[in-house]
Amino acid sequence: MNGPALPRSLLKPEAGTSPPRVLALAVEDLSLRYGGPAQPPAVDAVRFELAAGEIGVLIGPSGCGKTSLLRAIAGLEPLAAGRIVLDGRVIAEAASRTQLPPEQRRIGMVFQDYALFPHLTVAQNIAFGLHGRPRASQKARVAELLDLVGLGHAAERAPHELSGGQQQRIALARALAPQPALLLLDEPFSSLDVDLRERLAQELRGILKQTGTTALFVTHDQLEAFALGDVIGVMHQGRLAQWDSAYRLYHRPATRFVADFIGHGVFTPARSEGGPGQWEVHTPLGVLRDAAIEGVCAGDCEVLLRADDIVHDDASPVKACIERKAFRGSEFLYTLRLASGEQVLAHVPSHHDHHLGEWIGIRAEVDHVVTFPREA
Ligand SMILES: Nc1ncnc2c1ncn2[C@@H]1O[C@H](COP(=O)(O)OP(=O)(O)OP(=O)(O)O)[C@@H](O)[C@H]1O
Repeated sequence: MNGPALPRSLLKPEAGTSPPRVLALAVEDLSLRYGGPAQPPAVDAVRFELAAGEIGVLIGPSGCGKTSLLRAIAGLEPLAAGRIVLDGRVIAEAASRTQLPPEQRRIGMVFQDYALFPHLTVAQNIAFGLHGRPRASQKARVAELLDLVGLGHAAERAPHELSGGQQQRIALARALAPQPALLLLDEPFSSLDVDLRERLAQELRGILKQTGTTALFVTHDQLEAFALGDVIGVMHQGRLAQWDSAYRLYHRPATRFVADFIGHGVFTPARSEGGPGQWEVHTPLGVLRDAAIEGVCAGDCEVLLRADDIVHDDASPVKACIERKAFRGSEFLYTLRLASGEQVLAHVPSHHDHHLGEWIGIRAEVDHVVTFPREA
């Protein structure tokens, strides 16, 4: 299922005093195939939009089509169907065989391997996309970008004299120098260690917001996606399963795949009764209610129970046996088995250090009730 389409030329202003959000990128029913028509498409009827200055992130399991989609937007792969519009200009359209070459799209790219020119200095690398500008203007822009990425002192150094994180900052500065209409980033931090990745993701968001850059970022790391994205697309087998905020992906997943891919949780047999505004979902942990429940699955169904929906409570009449436990610093992730046989997960503060096989009291505290059809 694709995410909701936003209005064509002008996106709705957010509540409050923020200015109107102008549409920058529209990807319309884009499909891409590597083999003949008998082959399944690598990207299948994907549709989403990005407002100017917005950061979109694509996540999904290996082989779901993230890189292929990015390459199609960059102009490195032809479209089998659909259209791409950037700043009001059609840059690719299957029906009319329009395919603007990459260098005419005003799109910057940052890849996993920094792809810096080894024989050029840092400053020359950043100036690479500024050919044709007067020298003084080039120099000023390079200095501005070096400052932006915090590497003003490294202008005359060779790329190999810099650390991985510093090289990736230079690659970012080089891509931003010509002020692209859109910046595409394909797993730019995946070869760096975890601590550095987290820091760079925060830095990157700051830089993109400071420069008002519209960006689309590919990662398989959920935390990186949540830290960076204004809006996140979950891809599955070439399709965009949901295009939404991190909050809604977690609390209102549109499909079972998204529910399973984002966060920890289980699907438990349940039964929905009632009607609009008064649904009651009967579960082995009691009755769940949520006035804002969306797309409820009436009758026999399965309900999503996240690990943070289950609260350890000694006073609760519902007991569960601890089958597994994983220490996560401030909390344990307990895998629990109810007497009725269902398995649930629970995040429990780590000072509640119970033994495997022990029965503990639990209750469900579910703010967002999400149901799916019961699987055979
Ligand atoms: N050049 C190619 N020729 C043929 N098939 C390809 C080519 N590139 C990718 N594919 C196939 O297209 C599908 C999508 O691949 P893609 O690289 O876009 O996925 P991805 O989500 O970026 O994966 P990963 O996270 O592993 O990089 C996969 O089935 C892949 O095998």
